[in-house]
Amino acid sequence: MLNIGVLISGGGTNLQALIDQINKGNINGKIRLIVSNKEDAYGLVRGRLAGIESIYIDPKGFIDSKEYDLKIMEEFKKKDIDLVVLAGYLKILSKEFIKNFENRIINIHPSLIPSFCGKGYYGKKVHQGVLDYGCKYTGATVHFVDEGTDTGPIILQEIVKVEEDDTLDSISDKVLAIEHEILVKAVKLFCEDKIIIEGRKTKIK
Ligand SMILES: Nc1nc2c(c(=O)[nH]1)N[C@@H](CN(C=O)c1ccc(C(=O)N[C@@H](CCC(=O)O)C(=O)O)cc1)CN2
Ligand SMILES: NCC(=O)N[C@@H]1O[C@H](COP(=O)([O-])[O-])[C@@H](O)[C@H]1O
Repeated sequence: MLNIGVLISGGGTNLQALIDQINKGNINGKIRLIVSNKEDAYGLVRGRLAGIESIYIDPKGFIDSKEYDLKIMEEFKKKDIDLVVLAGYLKILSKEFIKNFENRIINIHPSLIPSFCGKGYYGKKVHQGVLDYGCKYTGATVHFVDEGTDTGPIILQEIVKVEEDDTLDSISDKVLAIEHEILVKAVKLFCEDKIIIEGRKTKIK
């Protein structure tokens, strides 16, 4: 059983999807620690309600992102974390963190990468870009995390039709629903060692 560490910044519905599937016995992993960079992240409440150690680490207490990430790495080392899941985490991870958890960091992004991703594209900003562009489809992507932003090997993607009467909120809701599905599926596959990385591509055993 793998030890999972989860990083969050907000409401934590993706975290909740993971908690629920783990509690149902559908994932061969256990969330050992949840860390948020935002004190008011409701995901911390979700973790505590699930009996999972959930902590806020204030970025203002550190001189830069590298030092902040070293603190998170220290906490994850104490829990012998095997897999890091970014579930709505809005800080860009340092190269030190990436090197320490190479090919063991999974992120969920609310678009079909490589569209509407990278610095500045997070949360509803992504869906606003989709609406403004007039896209007929959007979706979500689960990928491994590397030193770039949203540039790591893609694990899973799922599409969502954009209807003419869709709004920012309706698109966000539709995409979030499939985010929960593909994030859970990707973590399950990783815990079963079924993801093969070949350069910047992946294959599922
Ligand atoms: N090294 C990496 N770190 C992170 C990645 C990644 O792919 N490589 N993914 C992000 C998650 N993410 C998209 O999936 C993402 C998060 C945040 C941003 C962004 O532009 N953030 C703003 C600050 C937002 C805030 O603090 O409110 C910024 O950095 O200026 C883009 C993409 C997680 N980390
Ligand atoms: N680029 C990163 C990004 O935009 N992440 C997005 O933040 C939301 C977090 O929701 P949640 O806190 O309810 O899981 C999710 O839509 C996730 O894809």
